[in-house]
Amino acid sequence: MREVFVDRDVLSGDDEAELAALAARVRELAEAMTLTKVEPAEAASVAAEIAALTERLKAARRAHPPFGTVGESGLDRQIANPVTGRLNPLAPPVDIEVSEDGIVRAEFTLPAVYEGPPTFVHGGVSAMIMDQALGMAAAATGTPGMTATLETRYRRPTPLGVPLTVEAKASRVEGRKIYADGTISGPDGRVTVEASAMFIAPQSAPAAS
Ligand SMILES: CCCCCCCCCCCC(=O)SCCNC(=O)CCNC(=O)[C@H](O)C(C)(C)COP(=O)(O)OP(=O)(O)OC[C@H]1O[C@@H](n2cnc3c(N)ncnc32)[C@H](O)[C@@H]1OP(=O)(O)O
Repeated sequence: MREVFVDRDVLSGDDEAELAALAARVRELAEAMTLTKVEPAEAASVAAEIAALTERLKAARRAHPPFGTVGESGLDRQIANPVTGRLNPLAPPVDIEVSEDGIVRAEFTLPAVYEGPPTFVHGGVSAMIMDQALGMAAAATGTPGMTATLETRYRRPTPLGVPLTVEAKASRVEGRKIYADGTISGPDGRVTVEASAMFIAPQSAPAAS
């Protein structure tokens, strides 16, 4: 476990900002690609240009995704995380805040690349966002852990393209086990997804930096 958290480049604020801007453009590219109606020849031409751009990025390659500098919460270092990572084009990203009382909350909107049933969010995407929010709620107790169980209850479809809210809070800590519950709700406040998870703190705690 420990080695997961070491030997990472830690980016300066300026480097992180430039790469976050690049990731935002790639995110826009993915959305445009998913919805494009261009002719096959144009698609092939664009694919060749993108392949060339990919080679430019691969010219300087890290062994692992980098971390950001530690913020006030101490939980926002994984800037390439697939849920919250501004440097990860696959992340929406969801900008999660942790309050002093341990409540984790974010407002976010999911575009068409996350579609499962037509016009609705894929259930696996909802589970991924819940896993992250619940994990951060667990970590806010002071004992971060690995997800051991994650139960999702899909109460109604989660709509794409409208503001959603995720909330989570740890309910109890029993030794190495941390339990947390949370929800995703739509703009009308109605809960679409409920989730409960149990995290297990590793035998040797993750390094702090
Ligand atoms: C720093 C910034 C962070 C910032 C916060 C970041 C939030 C990130 C959120 C995302 C987190 C993830 O997705 S993590 C990725 C997904 N999860 C994983 O890949 C986990 C894979 N599994 C494992 O690595 C392992 O199985 C662990 C660590 C979960 C547990 O292994 P272990 O540590 O050896 O556990 P072990 O001693 O055998 O058991 C301890 C107790 O837990 C129970 N137990 C063990 N596993 C399970 C299980 N899956 N389900 C139920 N119960 C279990 C045992 O029965 C025992 O109960 P008793 O006899 O004591 O009663």
